[in-house]
Amino acid sequence: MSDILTKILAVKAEEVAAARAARSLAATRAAAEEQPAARDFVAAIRAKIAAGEAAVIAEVKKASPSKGVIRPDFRPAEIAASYARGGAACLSVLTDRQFFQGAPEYLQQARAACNLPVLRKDFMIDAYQVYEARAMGADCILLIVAALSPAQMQELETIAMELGMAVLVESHDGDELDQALRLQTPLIGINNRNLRTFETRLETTLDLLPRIGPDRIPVTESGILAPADVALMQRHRVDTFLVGEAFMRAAEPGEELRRLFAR
Ligand SMILES: O=C(O)c1ccccc1NCC(=O)[C@H](O)[C@H](O)COP(=O)(O)O
Repeated sequence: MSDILTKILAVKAEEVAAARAARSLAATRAAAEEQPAARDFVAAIRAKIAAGEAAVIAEVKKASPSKGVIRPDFRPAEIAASYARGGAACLSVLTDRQFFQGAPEYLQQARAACNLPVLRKDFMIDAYQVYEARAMGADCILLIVAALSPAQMQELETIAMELGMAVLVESHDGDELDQALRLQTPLIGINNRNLRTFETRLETTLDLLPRIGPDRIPVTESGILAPADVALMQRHRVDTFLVGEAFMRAAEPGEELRRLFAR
């Protein structure tokens, strides 16, 4: 039986084909190029780090394959405003419908409710989705090394940069990290969750960290649930965090952000 990442990528290929049939690449590209300028995702992270604070990419996520429904009462605009009050640097909004119960509209609602730059959290496999991301207002895209060839990653990063978007490249082991570091983006994500088995180990970040040079920004992703997890990362000079579940289970996600990252 195939693993969840393989299943997700198969569905993405079907979705892209359907989306292209509904709106051409040329029309989607035009819509992307007509958007007002993207918000500066990297600058928002650097500003937090320069101020001596954790840079938190706060996720807006209703459900996930590993946890099922996490937040039944899901209101993206209210969550985004709460995150902004709580001191988030940026947002990450799931737009995948089938596996995460996300939607492009959720990204638009969240972005309209605050001034924070927003990552489109989805599984990018095709240039079409990069134009689509900018057309829906995204300021950053995610590139998952396990989902892409080196040539595809280069192509999608180039398009994102041409559209003024940032790129978060995500790896899970040393081989993937080597590929991630071939991109230009400073944002080097290390996912503590194995997307094929769901096993989550914070040691993944600590193991790969020494290979990331000072010109890049390591982003620890997944499984940050308690102040002790934050302290562990900060002792190893990891300043940038992508956090979803811990916030989504709290009544007031921004207050939980403040609690988790209180010094
Ligand atoms: O979370 C999952 O179950 C999952 C399954 C397959 C692919 C991706 C998946 N999650 C995406 C993420 O990486 C997380 O949403 C993100 O890093 C936040 O993690 P957490 O703080 O543990 O919610």
